[in-house]
Amino acid sequence: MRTPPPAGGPPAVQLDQVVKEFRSATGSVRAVDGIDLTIGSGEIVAFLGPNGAGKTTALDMILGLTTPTSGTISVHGQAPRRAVAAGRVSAVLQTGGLLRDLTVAETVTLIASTYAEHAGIGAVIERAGLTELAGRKVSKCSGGEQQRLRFALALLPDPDLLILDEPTAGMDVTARRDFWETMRAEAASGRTIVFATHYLEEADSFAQRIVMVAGGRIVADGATEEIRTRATGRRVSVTFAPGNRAEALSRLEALDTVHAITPDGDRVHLRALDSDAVARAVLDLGGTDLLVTSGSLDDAFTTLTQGATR
Ligand SMILES: Nc1ncnc2c1ncn2[C@@H]1O[C@H](COP(=O)(O)OP(=O)(O)OP(=O)(O)O)[C@@H](O)[C@H]1O
Repeated sequence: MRTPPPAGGPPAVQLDQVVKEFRSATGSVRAVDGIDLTIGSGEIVAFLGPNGAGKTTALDMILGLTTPTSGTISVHGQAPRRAVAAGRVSAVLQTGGLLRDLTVAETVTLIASTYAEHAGIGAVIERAGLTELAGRKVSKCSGGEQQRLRFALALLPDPDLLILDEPTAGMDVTARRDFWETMRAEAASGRTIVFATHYLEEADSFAQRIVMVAGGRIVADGATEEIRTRATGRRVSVTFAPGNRAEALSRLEALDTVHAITPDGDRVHLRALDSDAVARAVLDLGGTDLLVTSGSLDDAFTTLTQGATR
């Protein structure tokens, strides 16, 4: 079992007022537009956002692949490039970096030789679920298997922080599930994991925290459940007997916290920010079979990213 960084040390990732502008002949693009973010050691954080939101640019800056136009970034208290050089952070990026004629084991051995110290080659291959494919040429590996190989390479320096940019792009459902199983084990050993994804369900089932990005800005940041609730409110469903239904509906309409009422046969569905207040009101009004749920992450995503265009 690896030793996680000591508690009370600097955060795994810290961004202060980070801006990244790309200039081209046709003008300039603010890919990242003033991001403040702190990620603690051992957190599993999803960067979720539509195409062009600025996710890759932000991750590239955390990895020291590009520098901010303004603002500062530190990784475990160090400048990103120093943290990468010290093996404290590594990445699984979307593309590139593999030589097609080498086998899986040869690739891991070659990259291991570039580190002064590295994790065991066999152990890394096993953790990435590649033991049976160790002798296979990279050119014969599927897209998902190549992603696993990139993941094995990322584990070589035994990093405290793993950055994954859409790591399961191109994988089928089974490969994706297997990949996240492996990542769960890595997270359980105390690594911080930050990943970018378009898949809401991936963020939902794997991340403890979602940082929703749109138009280069953070539009929401919190526990998955909290974001869902903040963006969509709670859904309250209740049954009213026909005799008191009309009266109940008009009383509920008068409540400030209720922002939508949809009658549906015997049931009434309400959307509200303060579901406790609504629950008390509907029970006072003789409602039965009360059900309180939060909206879907899909709804939250749409609500939060709408209008946040560059
Ligand atoms: N090197 C570059 N030169 C010019 N513009 C760039 C460059 N890299 C990114 N951009 C622009 O910056 C914005 C953010 O891009 P980025 O790749 O960070 O978004 P993303 O959220 O990762 O998107 P996707 O989900 O499609 O990968 C986009 O408008 C993109 O066109």
